[in-house]
Amino acid sequence: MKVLAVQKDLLWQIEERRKVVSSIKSSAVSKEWDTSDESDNSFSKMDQSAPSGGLQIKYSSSIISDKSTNPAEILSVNPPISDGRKSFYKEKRIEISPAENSIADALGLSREASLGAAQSEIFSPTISKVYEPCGVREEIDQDLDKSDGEGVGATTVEGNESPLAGPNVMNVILVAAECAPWSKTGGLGDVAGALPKALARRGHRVMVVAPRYGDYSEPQDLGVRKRYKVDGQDMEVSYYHAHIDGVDFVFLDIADFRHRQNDIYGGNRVDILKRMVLFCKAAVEVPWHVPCGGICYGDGNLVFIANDWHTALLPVYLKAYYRDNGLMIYTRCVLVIHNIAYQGRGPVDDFRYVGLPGHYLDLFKHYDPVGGEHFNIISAGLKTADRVVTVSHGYAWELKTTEGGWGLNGIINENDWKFQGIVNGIDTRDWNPKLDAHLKSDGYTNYSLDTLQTGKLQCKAALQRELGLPVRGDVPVIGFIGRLDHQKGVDLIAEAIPWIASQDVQLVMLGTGRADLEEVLRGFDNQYRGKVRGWVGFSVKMAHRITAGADVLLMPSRFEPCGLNQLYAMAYGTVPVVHAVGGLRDTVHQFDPYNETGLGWAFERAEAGGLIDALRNCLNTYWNYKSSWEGLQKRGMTQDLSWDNAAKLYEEVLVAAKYHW
Ligand SMILES: Nc1ncnc2c1ncn2[C@@H]1O[C@H](COP(=O)(O)OP(=O)(O)O[C@H]2O[C@H](CO)[C@@H](O)[C@H](O)[C@H]2O)[C@@H](O)[C@H]1O
Repeated sequence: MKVLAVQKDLLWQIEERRKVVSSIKSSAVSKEWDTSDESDNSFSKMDQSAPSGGLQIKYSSSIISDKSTNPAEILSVNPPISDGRKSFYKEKRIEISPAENSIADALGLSREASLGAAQSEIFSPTISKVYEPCGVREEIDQDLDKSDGEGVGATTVEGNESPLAGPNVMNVILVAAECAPWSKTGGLGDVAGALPKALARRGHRVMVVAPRYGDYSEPQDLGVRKRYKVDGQDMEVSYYHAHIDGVDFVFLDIADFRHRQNDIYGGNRVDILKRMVLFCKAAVEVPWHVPCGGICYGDGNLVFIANDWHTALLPVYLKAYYRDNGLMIYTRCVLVIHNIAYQGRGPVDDFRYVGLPGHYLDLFKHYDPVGGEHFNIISAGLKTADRVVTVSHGYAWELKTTEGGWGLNGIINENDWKFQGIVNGIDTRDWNPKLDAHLKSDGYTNYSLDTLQTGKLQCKAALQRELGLPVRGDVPVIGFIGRLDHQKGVDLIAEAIPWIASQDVQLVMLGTGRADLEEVLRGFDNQYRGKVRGWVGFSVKMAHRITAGADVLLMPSRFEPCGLNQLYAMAYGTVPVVHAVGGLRDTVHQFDPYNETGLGWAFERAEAGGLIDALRNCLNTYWNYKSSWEGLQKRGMTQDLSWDNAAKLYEEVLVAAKYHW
């Protein structure tokens, strides 16, 4: 009953939000920030005043003309103000803090009406807690004329009248250290580029926040500047924005991230930790500071999606800086684990870099037999996130075991109530043999199920030519694409290579990573010339071309949270041979020759023998059972692998997080 009542109330709030926005758009409301106290905005001042009680945060802001009719000016929300807020208000002026916005949003009131509520008991008891603010000082030189209005209310406000998400439409901000096509080292980049679009298609207002590593062509400087303190140093952040495929892509431009395109996770442990601290501090405030299409997201009806340890500080900051102080109380954070092997570990002393009071240390302190007592960011993220998702059911199960949990199985089991697996989808526009931009030149061709046999043969010939392999249609081409590390099982291929090379096959491997494994690839290239091609490098174009031109994709991963390459392969009629683990077990169902079912071959143990057996059966089918082979290809290609299914499941998680108190 209580849940129904809350849901009804929220439906009403959404309707009210629509009304508020449209009434604001049609009438100019005068708002002005009092900037008389700008000199008080330095971080040191705030620090000094904090112990006296109250959230001692004062921000300067641009003065907005009374005559303004620009919705960006009117709705641009601002950071929290102090508990002495009354002195900020002047007659006929309306100042709105994010907390007050939340209250307005939640109560379905106009911003003006919310002020009363904000100052009443809803707000006061919590704001009296003291906390060091995250934001330091803001210098807005915002050229509001730059706002082009694109995306304004495209989904939640007044765009699609009947979004797929129905009454559950939300503001969603996915935060990730990489986002394809702008930045990508692996599958996380693909997910950050594609899941948000699928959520937007369901009617949510969706933003992606990622670092700006290079000079990207589409995103424009919004003119917003903020400063955040990390390890005692003031760091400036500026914000670039592009609205693409219904999603607001916001890139944070920060000196330490620039030109790291090819070295996203590079530098020493402390360097990368400090970069991620800054990124998360800034990201959590993006909904207040960054007007997308003229309107900030605000913090009501908002869910963040954080990804992996790099952004696992986001739910921690949301709690420590805001929710524990009665701010952003309607904002939620879902943490997605793409790979638990990377945790953000360090000595306990690393805690000093995250800028939190001592009583939050326990969130980070973790003990496991390998590291002893240490500082662990993902552990803090797991504890503070409202919901935790991982990228397949198989991996969700594995994470709860001693073998698969990498020391965090205890915490995951304790938080089982908020934990679940959702299998990744694929971007069916980027990874579609019919549309693939990388198959339009150099002899490659686009193809579909109808033209599979001729199209794939042509791509295979083009691939063989491009890689200097004998051009032969009858020889099966086996592909491997991936980061070269222990996870991906390159050592198993190395063990099996004498057998592989003894067969009438060609093997094409593309990857970068561990220097010793790069050497292994180069070694294959030299030793099995004309048969094996080991390409050391990161090439999206080559990855697409191998996926199209190969007959078989090999993924002997020792562990694989989901795996995208096997999904791409199946969409291209390329048959996967995988180690049955994590997401590979979920997505590659074993071929059954008696019933002509299944999608590929999955071997049970991460051993060269298992790999060879699976590959032997696969090649036998390729050579001797053409119609079975075509059946495998067809079943792979006709699956619905799109993000749409996964997005619906994510939406359920977001809704569960939203209603959880
Ligand atoms: N040398 C190279 N050149 C060009 N492209 C290359 C490349 N090496 C890898 N890629 C590309 O990077 C992506 C790799 O994605 P995966 O999901 O297979 O692995 P990853 O381990 O990075 O991701 C983690 O996150 C994802 C997303 O959740 C999970 O699927 C996965 O199991 C988990 O380990 C693919 O798009 C692939 O084509």
